[in-house]
Amino acid sequence: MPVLTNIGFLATCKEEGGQGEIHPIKNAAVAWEDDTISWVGREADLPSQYYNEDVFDADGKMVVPGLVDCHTHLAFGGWRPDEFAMRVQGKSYLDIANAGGGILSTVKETRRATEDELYKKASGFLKEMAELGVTTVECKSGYGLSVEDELKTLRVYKRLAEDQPMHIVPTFLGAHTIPPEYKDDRQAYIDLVIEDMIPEVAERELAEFCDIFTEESAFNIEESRRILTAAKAAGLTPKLHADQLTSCGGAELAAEVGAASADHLEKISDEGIAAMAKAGVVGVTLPLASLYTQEDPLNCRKLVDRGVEVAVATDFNPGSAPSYDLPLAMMLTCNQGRLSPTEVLKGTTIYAAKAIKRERKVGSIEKGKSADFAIIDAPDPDFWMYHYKGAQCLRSFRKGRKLF
Ligand SMILES: N=CN[C@@H](CCC(=O)O)C(=O)O
Ligand SMILES: [Zn+2]
Repeated sequence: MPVLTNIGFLATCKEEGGQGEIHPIKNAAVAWEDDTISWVGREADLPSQYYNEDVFDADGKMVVPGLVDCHTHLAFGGWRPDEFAMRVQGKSYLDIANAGGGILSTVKETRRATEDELYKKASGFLKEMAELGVTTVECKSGYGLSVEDELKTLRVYKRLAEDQPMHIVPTFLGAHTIPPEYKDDRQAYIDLVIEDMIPEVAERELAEFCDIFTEESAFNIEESRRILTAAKAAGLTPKLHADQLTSCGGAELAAEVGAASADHLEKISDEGIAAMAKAGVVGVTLPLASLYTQEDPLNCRKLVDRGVEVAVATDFNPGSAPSYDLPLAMMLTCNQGRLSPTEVLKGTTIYAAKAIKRERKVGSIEKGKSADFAIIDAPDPDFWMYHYKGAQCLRSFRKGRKLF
């Protein structure tokens, strides 16, 4: 039975205790059988049966649960560096979208790409994410926006889940924006999402969640409510891109429909915070997106102090967040979101797992959970996020096997 010993600081990240309580154990060991954790505690208490030849040495470093990136748009065609250059010179994300760029330019490239091309590109990203300590990735569609191209993207995620050494959680995002061929008949596109896409996705079991971009410039509250209600009836759990650019009631809707999470939230209202806290909707902060769109970052402190559990993710996509560096998003959440490093760590482990309904399987180091961990070259979370640098993950395990 494999065992990881000589752990200087083990952040177990059990769920109870609130945002900042990571339940650490010093001088710890973790053992597992097959893909499941079987023992966690102080190394001095390790039962003798675990002293065998299958021993990994953490060299006195910190060990954390395999990180969970609970919001990405992993599979897409092309890139948009030209828009980045325009934004830093003063053009807004919305101006660029209104001029036909933004999401729609990636839709064009994604439709053009074959399933194999998308698969190959996305699997390259996953390899590099693994090197950062990430072991679970939520992946959205949303750059196909036709039945065929949405299914193509979701099939890529299905293949990645089967072939890649990473937990993959697929989300359908057909309501990302209105595609060009429906620009004069948005109602017809909404009907297509509800009557064709959602039933196909649900029947083929290609996604567990249905996300939507709720924004006046994308889908308004009434449209979002209709789509998410239909998705829920088909067995998909709602998620929302909410209150990113304007305060339009997205967080309140997330609470109303029982969403697993509401993400972005830079412009959330006080009523929205209260509604999410009451309904137990996880708030997902995406600091890379605020940074790259030159928007004010979300004040996560306000959410946590009012009882919302906050997760942290990259939002990796070719437009608003072209980086999958989750530790970078963590450091930004400390500096700009005003959370402490331990609060942030909880946000990329057990709370991130909650945002994708995987909290029973991943996100903490506890008996019965998937044996997913990362060895980090730091003595504790404070030092890790304070002395941010590349290559801090020394090794990672997923389902008890070396991932990186
Ligand atoms: N806000 C909507 N969707 C993405 C951006 C997608 C894109 O710009 O391509 C986001 O989460 O930021
Ligand atoms: Zn997103």
